[in-house]
Formats: sequence, structure tokens, C-alpha cells
Amino acid sequence: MSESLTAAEIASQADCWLRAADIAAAAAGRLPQRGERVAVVGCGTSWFMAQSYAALREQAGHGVTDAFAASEFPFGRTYDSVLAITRSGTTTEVLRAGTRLRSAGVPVVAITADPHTPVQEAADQLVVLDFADERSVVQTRFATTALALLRVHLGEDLTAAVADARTAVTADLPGALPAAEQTTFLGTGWTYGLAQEAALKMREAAGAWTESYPAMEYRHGPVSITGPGRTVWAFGALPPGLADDVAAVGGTLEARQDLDPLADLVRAQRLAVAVAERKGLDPDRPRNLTRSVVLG
Ligand SMILES: O=P(O)(O)OC[C@H]1O[C@](O)(CO)[C@@H](O)[C@@H]1O
Repeated sequence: MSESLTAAEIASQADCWLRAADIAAAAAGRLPQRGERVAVVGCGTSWFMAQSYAALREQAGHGVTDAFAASEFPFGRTYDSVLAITRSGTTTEVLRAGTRLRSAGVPVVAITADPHTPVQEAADQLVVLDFADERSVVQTRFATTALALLRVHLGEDLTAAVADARTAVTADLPGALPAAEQTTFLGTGWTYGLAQEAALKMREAAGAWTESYPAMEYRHGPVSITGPGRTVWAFGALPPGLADDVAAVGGTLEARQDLDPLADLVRAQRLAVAVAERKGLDPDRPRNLTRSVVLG
């Protein structure tokens, strides 16, 4: 089988993160400033990246940062600025939120792959990551590149993450993994957004049954569905006792704490493609999904 577009885009992420690091200084004036009260919005994958960034920004002490699905923006709250993430620049909920915020005088910046779209009207300023744009319906490299840019903007050095991403694209996928009958993805802090994104990727590309939770929530119900043939995949730090909890019910624990969590997401993306192909599905043609959702 020839390599899918999605697989090729997944493999190119480390290079895109390096390019993001190169443009971070030039974009810095448009991205949230230290001390600002900021909201970050997006839909689907972009919303999950917004959640990861919000957690990282708060953790870095840069200021209050809330993330919302664009359709759920709490217009009664006051923010110094709003950051929108949208690969396509056409997603209706993002455009509606941006337009309404702008008309209320709230500065809106959008990170997008395509500036020649309606997002140019819905935002005051754009940060364009056209080099990370994708031909696939399912998002992979645009989203991780946006998060990589934001991590550099927070002062992180991504050298190790880039090296880990290169490892993640060549490493064998865990052969011991069952056919991914069901996978529960866990994360904490910024990695919870990654867990949600991994679960979405498996659903979108492979039509797989997946769930995602904050890691410590695992014991509060999700453990009930773990068992033989089912996998728990933890991003970042493992909660104490998790390995024992998963083993006790016969599940398989997948955790690569040696990798930067964003690079571990690359492995999860690859798993989604592998599961799709194992099921005879084309990861480039996800069921019932379009590249962006534009409402009438
Ligand atoms: O970032 P955009 O272009 O606004 O698109 C968001 C879309 O991307 C997706 O993640 C597609 O993979 C969908 O969940 C969502 O509809």
C-alpha cells in the first residue's frame, strides 16, 4: 500500500516544529503577552491544542489562560485578548466568535495555515503557518506546529522535542498492542489536551472506540471498561498506582515517559494510521468528516 498523505504529514512534523521555532521571534509581538488575561479558542483538534497551550501558559506564570471550544465562548467574561487556532481559517464557530469579539473591541489573533480565508476578517492579526498546511482532512502537523510555536513563545527550548519527534516517526509501533479494540488516553496538565487529541485522531482516522480523561480521573469510572485487549495510553507523568490499576484488570499500559509528550502524540497519530490500514480503511478519507466544517 502506498503511503497515505496523512502518514507523510505525520512524518514531517519535526521539520515543521523547527521552522516554527525559527519564526517565533518574528511572531512574538502578535502572540499573547506576559500578564495578559487570555482566552484561546478552536474546534476539534485546534481546541485540544488550545487546551494544552492554556495549561502550559498558566504553568509558565504568563497569566490567566482559558481554553474554550469556539462555540462555547463565554461572552460575559472579560479577556485582554483572544487567540484563535484554525488550520483552515473557515470554521464557522471560530469565525463567529472572532467577529463578535472584535466588534466588542477585544483584540483577536488567529494562528492559521491559510491567510486568504474569512479568518482575515474575524481576526485583527494573523500568524501564518502555511509551511505546516496539510492536504489531509485529519489534522496532524498543523496542530502540533501551532503548539510548538506557542511553546517556544513561552520560552521553551524544543531541541529535545524535535529529536524525540524524529525518534517517534521511525520507532516501531508497539507490536504488543492489541488491535486497539478500545483505547483510553490519559494526560495531566498540558498533556490532557494531547490525550484528547490522540483519542480524536483514532476516531477520525480509524473509526476506533477511544476515550480520554485527566489521568487521575481514570479510577473514577473509566477503569471499568479496561480489560484484556484494551489499552490505556498515558501522556507525560504516570499517576502513582496507574500501572497496577491497569494490570489488575488485564489491560495493556502504553507509556513513553522518555519522549517529550508532543512527540508521543506523533506515535499516537501513527497508531491511528496503522489501525485504519489494519481495518482496511483509508486514513486520508475519514468517514463522515470534512476538512473544515462550514455551517450554513
Ligand atoms: O482548525 P480548523 O480548520 O478550524 O478545523 C477544525 C477541524 O479540524 C478537525 O480536527 C479535522 O481533523 C475537526 O475536528 C475540526 O472540524
